[in-house]
Amino acid sequence: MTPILTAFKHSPDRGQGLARDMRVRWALEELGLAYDVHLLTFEEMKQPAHLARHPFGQIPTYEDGNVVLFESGAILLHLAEQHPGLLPADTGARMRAITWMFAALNTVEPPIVERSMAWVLEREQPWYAQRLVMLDERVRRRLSQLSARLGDAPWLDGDFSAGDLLMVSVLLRLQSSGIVGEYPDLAAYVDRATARPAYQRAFAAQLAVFQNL
Ligand SMILES: N[C@@H](CCC(=O)N[C@@H](CSCc1ccc([N+](=O)[O-])cc1)C(=O)NCC(=O)O)C(=O)O
Repeated sequence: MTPILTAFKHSPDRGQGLARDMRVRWALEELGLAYDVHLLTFEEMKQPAHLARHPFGQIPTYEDGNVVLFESGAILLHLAEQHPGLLPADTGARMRAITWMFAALNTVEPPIVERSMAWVLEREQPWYAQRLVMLDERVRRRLSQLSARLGDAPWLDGDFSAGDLLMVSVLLRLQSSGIVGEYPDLAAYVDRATARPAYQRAFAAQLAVFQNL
């Protein structure tokens, strides 16, 4: 039975890779796994059928036989545990890669999402410009710390892992801000990851959804 990934039928970015099904598509492509996509409208995401998959009525979800998962990080961990290629076999290295998955989602992503949502929801407010200064400072603090750790290494800890996949997915949310470009080693890191054939295939597959509709 082919696994099923849920994704947006209509996405604000029209398939530019920001919706979080992208990171699951990328992982599936890195692992060479086939998958089907079930596209949902915003309305369908809030219906009982989908709420049974995802208590918060969001995408992505991942169904494979009797496994029905939500949370992109959990889906990636499941895939990486089930198939070799995104987590090292060595116990210590494996836990360090999983640590970077958590760091991407719990430490680096929050200020980036807060900055992104402020633009969507607050940019008309009189105090937005002042708030943006603080939001940018929080993002730059995390990126400078990440940059200091990465240095000129190709990946965060040894070979490319699910930790890098999630970290780059998080950094891509900053694409339109230009902030990643202020850290040349992070910009090179993102370019290195998005040059991977698996990323290119995943991006093309998500974009195709919005070219055919
Ligand atoms: N923590 C969850 C978060 C899932 C999530 O945020 N899903 C979003 C889509 S990805 C977030 C997203 C959507 C669109 C863009 N974009 O730029 O177009 C960027 C990011 C969603 O379903 N939103 C609808 C809702 O909450 O009702 C995970 O990692 O899976």
